[in-house]
Amino acid sequence: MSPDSGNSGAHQHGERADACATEAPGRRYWSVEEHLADVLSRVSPLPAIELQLLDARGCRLAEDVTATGDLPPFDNSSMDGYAVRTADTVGATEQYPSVLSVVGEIAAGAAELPRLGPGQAVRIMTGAPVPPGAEAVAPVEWTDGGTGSGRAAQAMTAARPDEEVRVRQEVRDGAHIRRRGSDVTAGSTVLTAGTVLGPTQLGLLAAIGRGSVTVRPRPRVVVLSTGSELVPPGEPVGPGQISDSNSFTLTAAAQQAGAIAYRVGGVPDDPERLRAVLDDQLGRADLIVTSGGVSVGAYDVVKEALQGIEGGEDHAGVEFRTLRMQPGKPQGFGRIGGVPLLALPGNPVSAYISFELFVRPVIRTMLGAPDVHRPVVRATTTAALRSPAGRRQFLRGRYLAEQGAVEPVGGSDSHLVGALAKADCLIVVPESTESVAAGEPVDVVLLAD
Ligand SMILES: Nc1nc2c(c(=O)[nH]1)N[C@H]1C(S)=C(S)[C@@H](COP(=O)(O)OP(=O)(O)OC[C@H]3O[C@@H](n4cnc5c(N)ncnc54)[C@H](O)[C@@H]3O)O[C@H]1N2
Ligand code: MOO
Repeated sequence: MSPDSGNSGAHQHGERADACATEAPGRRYWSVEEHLADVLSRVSPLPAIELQLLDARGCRLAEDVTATGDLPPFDNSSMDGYAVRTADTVGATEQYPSVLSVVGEIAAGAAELPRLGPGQAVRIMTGAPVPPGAEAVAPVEWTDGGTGSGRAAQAMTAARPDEEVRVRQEVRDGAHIRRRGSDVTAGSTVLTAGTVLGPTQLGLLAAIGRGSVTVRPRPRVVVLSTGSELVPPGEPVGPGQISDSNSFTLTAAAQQAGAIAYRVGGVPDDPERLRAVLDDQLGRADLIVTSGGVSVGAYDVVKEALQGIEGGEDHAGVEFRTLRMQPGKPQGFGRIGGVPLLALPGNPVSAYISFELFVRPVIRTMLGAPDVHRPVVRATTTAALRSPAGRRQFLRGRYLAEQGAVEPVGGSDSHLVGALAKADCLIVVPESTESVAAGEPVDVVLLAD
């Protein structure tokens, strides 16, 4: 059977006429690649902006970051104990400890430091600067704890004139001292452009004294669902009504892709209302995603509201297309007020798959991410598959990594949200293939993060 034989795929299904399998003569049909390439050719990474550290979490650095100072910024103690001169502890044992006079105490944060002379020790806290003259720190466990009772203070406290400490073992040069610059040296590049900022990178930036940083911001994505039948989940569902699920799926998916997503509730099938809502939302959007209203019905509101409107200087309006894929056949793409807009079909599985294939790569591109696409692996299907001729089908599945296999979940219909929620991958059946036998290899798009 020819891959372009149109209706023949629907006959193979045998159960019902498949509107998705009919091709109108003279109409342009787009492949998945053509649509994706067109969409991606018209979006770019967002301009870099400066953000406060915590606002930059998860963003990608747009600059190489150089340390202006050393880390640690000064030699400091890694133990609570006594700063000493090594010569004073030579030969010290449990039985014959070195007896040193304690001339002061240094807590973390102390600015004024006593100078250590021969036979002297300074009580020192973890993180406190090592005083001049000291060569090492004897942890308090290596001593008798000293005869003084000075408590930690912000500055050096005067030791009692008769205060002593017994050090019970030799202390080697540099012991328990964290050297200035041993972690990060002044002038070195600590993070390079492109690094994703997680907790430890943000901590490093704070440690070197950076309060803000230049990053690619998260795109702000406005998600709208359309349909007069929609009610918000939790509210009573009247005759013919359904709970709006797409706006939740798509908002969560946008967040998962790295965006700041705003869910705008269901907009009824009224083009004027939709245009007004879009006008309102444009100011806070880097990208607009709608669901529903892109087919050929009498109330296809997105199409009605957006077809033919001016889209700003760079592109005129939104174009509605038919793709050779199932689900996800009808798609809209363009710009309004300079903001890219993807209009996804309303069927919940179609909307989600369209998001994964087209919207997620847009968000990842705006983020400047190198991994724009979901990974694709080969796996053998555990069950036979059927697909309409001339359409690339995306069936839902569970990937069995250890067996290198994939198990179909639910059927091919685009309303099956129960099965969708059990799936973690998409099984791809190419346009030229109408059936795949169990045990044969297929491409699998992995959806799990
Ligand atoms: N005569 C034809 N009819 C249809 C065709 C076609 O080629 N010829 N294509 C079908 C395909 S394929 C798709 S996909 C849908 C796309 O339709 P729309 O984008 O216009 O979507 P709606 O009609 O608004 O809704 C379709 C379906 O999905 C439900 N829906 C919509 N929004 C939500 C939401 N936010 N949450 C949950 N469910 C939603 C809606 O109630 C409908 O059942 O058109 C086919 N028809
Ligand atoms: O192509 Mo539609 O998107 O199957 O449901």
